[in-house]
Amino acid sequence: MAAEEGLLLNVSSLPAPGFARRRRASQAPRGPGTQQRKALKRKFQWPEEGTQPKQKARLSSPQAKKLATGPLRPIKGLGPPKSPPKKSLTECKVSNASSRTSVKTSSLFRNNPEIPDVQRPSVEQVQERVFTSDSFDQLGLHPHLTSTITSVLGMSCMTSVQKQTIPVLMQGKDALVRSQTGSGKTLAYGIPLIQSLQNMEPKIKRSDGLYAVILVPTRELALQSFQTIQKLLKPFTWIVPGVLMGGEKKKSEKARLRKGINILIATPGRLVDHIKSTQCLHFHQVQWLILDEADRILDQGFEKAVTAILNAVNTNSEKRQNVLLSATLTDGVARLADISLHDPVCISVVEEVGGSSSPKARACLSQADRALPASAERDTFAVPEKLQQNITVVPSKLRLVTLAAFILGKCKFEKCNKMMIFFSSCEQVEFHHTLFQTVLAEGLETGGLEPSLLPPLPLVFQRLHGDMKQEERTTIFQDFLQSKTGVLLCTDVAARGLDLPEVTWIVQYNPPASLAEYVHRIGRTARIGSQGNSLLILAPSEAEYVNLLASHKINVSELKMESILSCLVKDNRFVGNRGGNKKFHSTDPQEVRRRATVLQTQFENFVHSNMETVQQAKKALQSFIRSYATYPASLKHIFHVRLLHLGHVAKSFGLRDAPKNLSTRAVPKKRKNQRQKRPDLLRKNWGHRRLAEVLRSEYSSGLDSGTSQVKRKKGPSNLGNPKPLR
Ligand SMILES: Nc1ncnc2c1ncn2[C@@H]1O[C@H](COP(=O)(O)OP(=O)(O)OP(=O)(O)O)[C@@H](O)[C@H]1O
Repeated sequence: MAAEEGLLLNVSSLPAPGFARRRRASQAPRGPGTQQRKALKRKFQWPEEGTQPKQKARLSSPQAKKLATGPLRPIKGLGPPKSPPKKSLTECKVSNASSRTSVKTSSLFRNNPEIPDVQRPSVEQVQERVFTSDSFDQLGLHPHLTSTITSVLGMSCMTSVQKQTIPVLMQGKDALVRSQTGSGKTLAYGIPLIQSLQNMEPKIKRSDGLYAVILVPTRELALQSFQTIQKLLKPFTWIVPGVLMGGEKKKSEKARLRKGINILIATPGRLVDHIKSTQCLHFHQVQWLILDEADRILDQGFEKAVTAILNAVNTNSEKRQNVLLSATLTDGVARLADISLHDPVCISVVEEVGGSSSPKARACLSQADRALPASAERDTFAVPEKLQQNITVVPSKLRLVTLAAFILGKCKFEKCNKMMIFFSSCEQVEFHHTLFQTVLAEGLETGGLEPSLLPPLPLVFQRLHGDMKQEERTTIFQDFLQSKTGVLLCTDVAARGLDLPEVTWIVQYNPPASLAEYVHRIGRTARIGSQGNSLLILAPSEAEYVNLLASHKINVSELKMESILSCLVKDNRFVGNRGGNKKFHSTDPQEVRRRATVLQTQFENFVHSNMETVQQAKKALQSFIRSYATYPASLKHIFHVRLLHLGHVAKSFGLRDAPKNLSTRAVPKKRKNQRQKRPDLLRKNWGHRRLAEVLRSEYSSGLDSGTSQVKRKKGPSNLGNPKPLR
């Protein structure tokens, strides 16, 4: 309950910014995060602070000059300390040459909490071998299927998970499959599925209806899996695949179902919609039920939909193979395995490493918990060997400029980087997209670099989240899929299963709510044995997260904020009034600070240039705080809304002060009643935790969970507890 109380805290009861400086150590409050609060008391010291004379910085680009003319009055709110702080030596007066208006920006580098020394316990990371030396020839597949795999898909050797899973599924068994991200799980179920369906006598007809149902948690993943199945089916034209993923008119989906689909890839909510309203949809032929990203399907609030689907399928189909797959098998999957798998084989590729246990898939002892790897094994996650994971610790005020500098450093001043940045809400994605697109992407300058060192394409920002129209989502997804560079700002809607080639960097601007999500997010890079990098941005009060990662055998290196910021010295747009021709060393800390301040000023000027952008920033800030309030209780000692310095956080949204009336509630009042009904599969341990997941990922608005819209029909219903299998 203590955690809940924290969520209901009204902003007015929060100490004003600067409280940490004024309070004596002996008065430190008890409760969550006392250590972190202590950390807030210590000032962040930049090397040589105070040695630089006061300077005026003039915005150089016409864009920036235009932005500097925005309203100058700060939004009054909680932010400012009672007595104005002493002028910092790093304060900048940014002048607009035409209007002679000057905007004073508060110091970015003063009054920050100290960045703690991050202790990174070295742990031996769990690793899985990606490839085997075995070819697909030896599986005894239809020759056309083998040649499709080699010639259409261009693959020769099986991956470990394919080598273990395909024979098991070809024997007709159920399976629970865990292997690291990007290890080829789609083909691990896709190949045996097609092998079995093409072999059926009499030959499958389109009009027979469904033979296989594949459930996935997001629309983009549905599309991607559909495309893979389509490729495998090239020689077997009589088998028809189809996808139902929402966002499309139900009428046209119904028409496609009426014409006949043999392999259906669907998101659970949309499928339930059709179970309830599409007469021609029946399951009596269904021989395969595959749940990809099985743990996510539950987490995401689809449990009721999955129950309904299981009931519909169980009632009608007599004999069926069932497969659950994920890179992370969490506790929730135990119950799902219990009700959906029959005498399954457990496949966990991680067992191959070290040779301590048998590389073969093992028979699961029976159902539920016993169908899963042992608890200790579940608590550790395998991440791709060539994935270099980093963290950086950045005070709240400096987050925005640090993220911007990181993007510029990698995507403007280095060649061929493709980056995904994860945020915890749609509003934040929208806000940062507008901001970066305006301030960072426009008016690209060479930064004094040789043309050969410049990226081949201009810096392009795209966005993907659940509040977007499906058409736009699909276009962006396809664009980003095909592009060689670019920056995709997204929510967790893009965290699972998506196979986006050549992504070189994953940035987590907001830390995820669970380690499973951390693993899936970073798993969008370093796929199928390739190289990749990730960066997790933490506040000083969140540095303990590194220990949490270590306790789950996840190893990270630290990148220093100073070194990330130093690339700003290469960018002449942030030179201020010093003139663009002078060469600076990236190691000059004063110059780096000055440039960071100019960049922050440009952000603030853009945000304050009109009411619409101010509102967008406020909305984004509010959604950030709301999602922050929904971290699970087990992480509240690291992520507690009371540890946030709202004035500083507001600055990271380009706001000059924290707005009034910010709510630190996890749920807006209106929505509170909507979460009364408890899901069927996970009655225990659900409530607040699930809500937290849903809020943080903003799936609720974008994905067709369908569960909240499903109205029970009177009379016999399929939505009750699942019936026993077979
Ligand atoms: N045997 C193989 N040889 C070469 N490439 C392969 C092989 N099998 C799969 N791939 C490729 O590896 C990539 C990752 O595959 P896939 O998306 O199925 O991984 P996954 O394990 O499902 O990942 P995630 O856990 O993130 O969903 C795809 O581009 C796929 O085409």
